[in-house]
Amino acid sequence: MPHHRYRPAHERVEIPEIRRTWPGRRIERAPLWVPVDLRDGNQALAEPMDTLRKRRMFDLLVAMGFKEIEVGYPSSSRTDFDFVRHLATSGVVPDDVTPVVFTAARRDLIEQTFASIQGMPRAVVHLYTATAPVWRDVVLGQDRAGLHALIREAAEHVARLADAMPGTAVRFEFSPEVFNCTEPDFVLEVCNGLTRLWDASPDRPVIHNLPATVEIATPNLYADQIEYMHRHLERRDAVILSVHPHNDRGTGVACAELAMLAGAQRVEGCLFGNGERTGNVDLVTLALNLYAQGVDPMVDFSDIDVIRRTVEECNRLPVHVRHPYGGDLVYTAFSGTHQDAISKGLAHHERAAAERGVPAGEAPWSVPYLPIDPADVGRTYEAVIRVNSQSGKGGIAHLLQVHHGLDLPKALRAEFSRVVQDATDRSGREATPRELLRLFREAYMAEDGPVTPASLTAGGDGFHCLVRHDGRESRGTGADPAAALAAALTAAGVAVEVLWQGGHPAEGGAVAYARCRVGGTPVWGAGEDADAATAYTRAVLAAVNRALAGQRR
Ligand SMILES: CC(=O)SCCNC(=O)CCNC(=O)[C@H](O)C(C)(C)COP(=O)(O)OP(=O)(O)OC[C@H]1O[C@@H](n2cnc3c(N)ncnc32)[C@H](O)[C@@H]1OP(=O)(O)O
Ligand SMILES: CC(C)C(=O)C(=O)O
Repeated sequence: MPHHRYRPAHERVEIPEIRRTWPGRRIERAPLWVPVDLRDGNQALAEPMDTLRKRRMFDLLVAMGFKEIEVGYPSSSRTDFDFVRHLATSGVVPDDVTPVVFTAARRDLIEQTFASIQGMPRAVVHLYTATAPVWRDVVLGQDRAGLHALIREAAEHVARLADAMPGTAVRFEFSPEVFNCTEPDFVLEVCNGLTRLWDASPDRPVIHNLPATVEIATPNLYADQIEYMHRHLERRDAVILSVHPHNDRGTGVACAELAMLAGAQRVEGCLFGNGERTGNVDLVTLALNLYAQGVDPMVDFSDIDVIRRTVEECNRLPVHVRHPYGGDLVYTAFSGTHQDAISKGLAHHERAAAERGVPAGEAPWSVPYLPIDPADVGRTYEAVIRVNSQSGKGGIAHLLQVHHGLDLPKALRAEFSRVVQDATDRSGREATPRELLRLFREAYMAEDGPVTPASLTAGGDGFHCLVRHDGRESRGTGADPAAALAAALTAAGVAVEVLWQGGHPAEGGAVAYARCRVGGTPVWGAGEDADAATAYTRAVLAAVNRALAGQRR
């Protein structure tokens, strides 16, 4: 491939020289998250949202607790304009939520933008212009001075229209689009110019939003660029430093996180990373990454599946099953050692919570392979462990226990996992808990066989058992049911030694397991019955029948 056609980032943009401090910092609080699903996300859809879908998305964002929401590009389409009017006139915007409206630096578009927010109590007007050399030269046909003048003129017009709308508390945002590919001194010159022009103050700060419109570099370079701006922006306490990473290199989340370390206070992105090309940075991942570090994300993800379904319906795009925190499979393990660790971890978590005397949902979380407790985002533990040919005894035993109340003895787990392995290898598919139970019953609880059926009665001198073997009836007596059965089998000419037996109560009765030596071969059997004693005899009988059937084969 002709890799020589592409240039490294440091040849495409000047990276500011700084003594960086961001690598030593930690993120200790959530930034202001600003979802741009209704604008940047929407403009990337094959079928942009209609009013109904926009309203659903808006309501979701409000319900999740976002306080600043970019609601559209009102001059781009009738739908966008009408939706902003709908917000302005319907009273659906809560008092603590500020809508953001987006506009290019063109007089007519700016005017239409202001027309859309008439009557809103508050709004942010977000002005943008691309500032990087390639865009200046190829797209806009402007040199630095020309472009600066164009931006300034647009910003003055924005300020004038805001002054003429006293009923609306307008704040200003500026985005030097493709900031990450723009000379640092030029961005600084433009941004500082606007800070002065808009007369930013701590009680009416301006937002400078510095996008990685198209990612071209490793996230550390973006962090350097952000730290440089953080240190050099004028009236720093009157400026909100915002970032807007895209995901062209698959490092949008890393860019945003390093940018926060470097001084970013506000992050624009989309739920589940919708947006142009590879998407905007994913706010779900960012916020829950903080959550997983013990930091309040300031957004509610307690029912992530409802959020995901709403986003899928509004965008008409699916969320990948592996998507961090929200994908269908992200709390699921198929592989044996992972399942074993999770199963042990969950049991340990329950015990630790009980020892502390707190509910499991309040106890510190440290379950292997699960970065957060699925229950915190509304997921159940049911789908955490799923079985296929990659699975092992721990996971299989876990599913039988959780779904069917079967607590298999340790030694039987290993043997049964080979049965399951055989079946899943042959089918190439997953085995559901119901299928596992069927496999277990078929393998260890076979009712049919050379010995049929056993009757068991208790008398003054112990237990009495009757078996039929090859058409002959034989009886035995013993101190316990299994001993009585063994005696009956011996009488029938079948030598049985019960090596181990155990069991537990189960729904509607009891389940018993027996390890028997039959004709020299150790073999497992299991039985279930409303009556525990009968369950034990059934387990022995099943073991015997398995052994005899095997010998006959
Ligand atoms: C990185 C981002 O996400 S930026 C946002 C991108 N979003 C969108 O484009 C979605 C909505 N856009 C639209 O509906 C339309 O593009 C409109 C209404 C804004 C403009 O439509 P049109 O007037 O038909 O222009 P068109 O779409 O072809 O855009 C190109 C023009 O915009 C100019 N332009 C691009 N960015 C800007 C800017 N920030 N300020 C002013 N003009 C700009 C280009 O130079 C070009 O002008 P030219 O025709 O004189 O060469
Ligand atoms: C103009 C900004 C905010 C943007 O959408 C981008 O750069 O991607």
